[in-house]
Amino acid sequence: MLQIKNLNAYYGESHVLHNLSLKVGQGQVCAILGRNGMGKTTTIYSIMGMVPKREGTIEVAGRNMVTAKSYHISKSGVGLVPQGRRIFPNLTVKENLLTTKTNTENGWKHDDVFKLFPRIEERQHSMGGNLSGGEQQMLSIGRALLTNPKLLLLDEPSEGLSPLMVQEVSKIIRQLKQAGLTMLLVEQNLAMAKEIADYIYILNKGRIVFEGAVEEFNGDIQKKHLSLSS
Ligand SMILES: Nc1ncnc2c1ncn2[C@@H]1O[C@H](COP(=O)(O)OP(=O)(O)OP(=O)(O)O)[C@@H](O)[C@H]1O
Repeated sequence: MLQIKNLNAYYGESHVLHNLSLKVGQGQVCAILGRNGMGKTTTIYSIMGMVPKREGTIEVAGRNMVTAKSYHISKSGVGLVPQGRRIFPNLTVKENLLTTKTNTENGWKHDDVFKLFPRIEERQHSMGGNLSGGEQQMLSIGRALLTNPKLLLLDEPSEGLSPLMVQEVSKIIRQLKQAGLTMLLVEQNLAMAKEIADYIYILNKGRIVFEGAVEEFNGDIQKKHLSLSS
């Protein structure tokens, strides 16, 4: 579904991603782990066409999108649940969902989002800014699903959530996985990533320093690449 080869990404003069290659197979969930500032969000933004300069290949379902505009990338079936959720605080929950036009007959509808998140249905007339972090995350995931993604990118969905809410969001993501959705997940919450992902990539200073099936990930790898002192 997604195949990235030798991706280099730049913000102006700053070269952030270095020959990054990764792939996510159909129905697979891959996680990108790494300490702060290592390039995880830049990877997600590059796939979405939101980094000013990108070189290499980013194939989505066989089409190279490395120079495509975000709008076309989204239309080709890539959905984004952004870091920080980006809910419109002054719109109601329902209005937040209505900002995303559902574009196919058979795809996700607003009612399907309410079925997946009964809590969001209950709060549909509340202002986005009045929702808890967990509710905002559900709304953000729901909004992305309305674009009918073939590939869903999730940037730190657990960020700032209580442990109970992390469990709830994790359960929803696992449900989506069971339903066959292909996902690329950026996470700092290792337990959550291990619970959800089939395959793990670790980024360090814009380079992949480890990749392997989740079963191959162990304490030594964690200590080497993810602990603060490494
Ligand atoms: N808009 C930008 N302009 C210039 N440099 C940027 C920009 N966004 C990120 N960077 C730099 O790119 C590098 C990678 O940042 P990125 O946000 O991708 O890391 P990250 O792994 O997602 O970190 P975090 O976990 O803190 O979100 C950092 O050195 C950061 O300072």
